[in-house]
Amino acid sequence: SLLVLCGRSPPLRVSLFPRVLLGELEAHQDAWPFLLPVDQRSVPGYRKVIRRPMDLSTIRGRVSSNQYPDTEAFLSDLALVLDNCERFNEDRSEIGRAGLRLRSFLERRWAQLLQQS
Ligand SMILES: CO[C@H](O)CCc1ccc(O)cc1
Repeated sequence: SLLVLCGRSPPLRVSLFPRVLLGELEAHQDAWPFLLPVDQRSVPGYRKVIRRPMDLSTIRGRVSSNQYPDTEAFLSDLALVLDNCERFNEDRSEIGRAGLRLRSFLERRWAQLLQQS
């Protein structure tokens, strides 16, 4: 139908932006607290306080198996990682500061990628 003809999937390079961004986040020096799921048995209170745990390896698995229906769902999981961090950690703690720096990088880098679209 005409609607199908009007529907536009993003150009290939734009659809690769999440993979580009995720790769850079995984390699970032401030990513170390977020690379793997928090071990909830070894962190008192985590399971009770953080209702929706998320981490970069889980996001990588979802990207690799095309589980994100759109870019917004991908960005929402990234935001969840950093929102959980701010909720559980003092801003001035090692992990709290790493989370704030990684969020700053993420926001600046994503804006840069969008300028290339
Ligand atoms: C992304 O890291 C989580 O916020 C857990 C932070 C944490 C883990 C163990 C501790 O002793 C303190 C904080």
